[in-house]
Amino acid sequence: MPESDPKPFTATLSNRAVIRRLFRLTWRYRAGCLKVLLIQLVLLSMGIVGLSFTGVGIDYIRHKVAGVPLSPNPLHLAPPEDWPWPHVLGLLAGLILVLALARALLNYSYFVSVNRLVQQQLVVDLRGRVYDRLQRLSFRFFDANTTGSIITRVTSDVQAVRMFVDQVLIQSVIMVISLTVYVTYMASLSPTLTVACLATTPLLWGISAWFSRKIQPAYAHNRTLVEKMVQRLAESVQGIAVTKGFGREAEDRARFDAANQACYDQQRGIFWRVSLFSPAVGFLTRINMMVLLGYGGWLVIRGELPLGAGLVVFVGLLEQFSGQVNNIATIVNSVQQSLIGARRVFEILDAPVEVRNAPDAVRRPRLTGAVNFERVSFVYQPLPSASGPAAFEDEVEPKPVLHDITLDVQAGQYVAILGPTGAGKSVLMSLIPRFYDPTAGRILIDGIDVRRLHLDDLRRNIGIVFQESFLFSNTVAANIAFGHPEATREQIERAARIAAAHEFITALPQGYDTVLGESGSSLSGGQRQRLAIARAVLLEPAILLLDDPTAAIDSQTEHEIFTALEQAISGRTAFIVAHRLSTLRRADFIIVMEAGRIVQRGTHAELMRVPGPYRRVAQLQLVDPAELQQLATTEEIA
Ligand SMILES: Nc1ncnc2c1ncn2[C@@H]1O[C@H](COP(=O)(O)OP(=O)(O)OP(=O)(O)O)[C@@H](O)[C@H]1O
Repeated sequence: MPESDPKPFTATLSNRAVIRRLFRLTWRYRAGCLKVLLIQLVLLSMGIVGLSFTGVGIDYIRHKVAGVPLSPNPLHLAPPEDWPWPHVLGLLAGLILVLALARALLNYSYFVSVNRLVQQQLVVDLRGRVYDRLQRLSFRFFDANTTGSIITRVTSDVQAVRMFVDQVLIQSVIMVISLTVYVTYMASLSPTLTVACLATTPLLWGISAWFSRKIQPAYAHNRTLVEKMVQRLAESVQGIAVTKGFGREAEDRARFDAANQACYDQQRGIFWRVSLFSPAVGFLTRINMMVLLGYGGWLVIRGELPLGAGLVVFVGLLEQFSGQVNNIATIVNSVQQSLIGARRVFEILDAPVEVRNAPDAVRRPRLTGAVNFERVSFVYQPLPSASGPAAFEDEVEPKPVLHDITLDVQAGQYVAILGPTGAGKSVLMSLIPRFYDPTAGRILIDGIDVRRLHLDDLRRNIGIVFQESFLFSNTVAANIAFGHPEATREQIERAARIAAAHEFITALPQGYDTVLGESGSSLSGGQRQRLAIARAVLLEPAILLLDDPTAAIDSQTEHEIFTALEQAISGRTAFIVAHRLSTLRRADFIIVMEAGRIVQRGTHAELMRVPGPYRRVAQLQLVDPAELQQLATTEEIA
């Protein structure tokens, strides 16, 4: 059986689990990581060699000026005694310059390599995976998560994962290698001085670990606030017409400002904490310098440490060491941000694909379109949203929206569905293409449970026109061919003619190649619906689902659309949610729904003969005096 049980969205991952996943993810890019680490290693060695040259130079000058004997250094660099001093100093200066140039080039190569690794490979791959997952997630996921939350996950949270790779992992490895090399080199110069200088380091580690734990909740809260702000923005862009129409720009602006301000205030709190932490770490590392000058100077004066290759090199190494330790503050900050972001990305990657193919899915490229509902019930079982219970938070027990529906529709029949708002008409239709799976009972097409049919075959055999159709910012032709991208221009035109769209399309500036504005904004509601009908018809589907396709358009356009629909429907099984008598009358049979149940079924003539909701609705629309008279007589008899 396919997986259709409602499952929790996904268990919240522990920090340890997120880190494990991040390591696994980084492992995929190990070649790139290794390359940048090697570059850093070479840079590190060059830095140490350059520093040693400086130290040797200073000792050489001291040797020439004050006759202090040259002492050995860990790299065994010793200028030949018989060389004239300008040659020695010139050579040392030249070598330092060459090393500096080589380091500049390598640094450039490091930045290019890191950028290629994270921005061009990791971010693009990961975004692709998240997007791919989103495409396969069920409607329940989208019911439970706001647009803002989804957008921030695909954009900034993916960047947070990148941050883990380049600003945490690579930086940490570089830090550990550098610190080891610096400490080893310092210890080879003077073990006691090394111990004295680094005495404060464990304290620094402790403070960093404590800070890291303290700051994490603030970053988590920050993601939620940013998500809310993006959601506000998305809503206000989508609802701009309503906002302007009702003159509510000021209130809308105020709502956005409040969300924006909340982000700002919270970010400022984080900023202050981080800004205090970094200098505090910096100050503690300066204590090392105090010790170095006091104790190290004393060692030089006592002749136990050379000035250049000893103390000066030590100063340089300690500077580098402190720089790396200071880096801890940045790494700690990045760790927290990246863990929060990564958790949110993994939540999407882990979200169960509830509506999926059964392992033994039946392939039926062409269905005939007989549809049977067998005791179907449906309850919206909300998923907890990934960022907390955004929707349905007040709802204790979800109510069933369809109760025990049994319905047999033969291939080619035209079924009209009538019912008040919220009766469950859309839900009933959405179960056929498996936008949701029934909570109880089953739906069969051509005698096969839809959960056993291959999803590609099922959905290719179903054409859908919603109350308001979504068009993409693409050409008219591409919008019509959305479900069948290989369609020829002839096929597209034929579908457009059936949908009565050909005429207005050819009147557009570039005809079928006219690029539509966002969501088809450059077209009227009626034109958009006709393109949607053409899109559905192009699939040559066995089943057509028309969910009140004229709900959002005027009666003249509605008339044109129904003429188009008549052609589209012929020869197919069609379910249409309709309120107009002219449409209902043409149906092979009509079902009337109320509160998730079918309360009446029959042809127009049959339903007109009995008192009930159908006849009440019909009466309101009847204009034919003869029919009204006939109805009155039936009422009297009843
Ligand atoms: N995503 C959802 N989550 C939870 N409940 C929902 C969701 N969508 C619809 N419902 C509920 O399911 C019930 C049936 O909704 P449905 O959209 O099928 O009604 P309808 O008959 O098509 O109404 P209309 O004519 O207004 O489109 C309603 O009570 C509605 O509140």
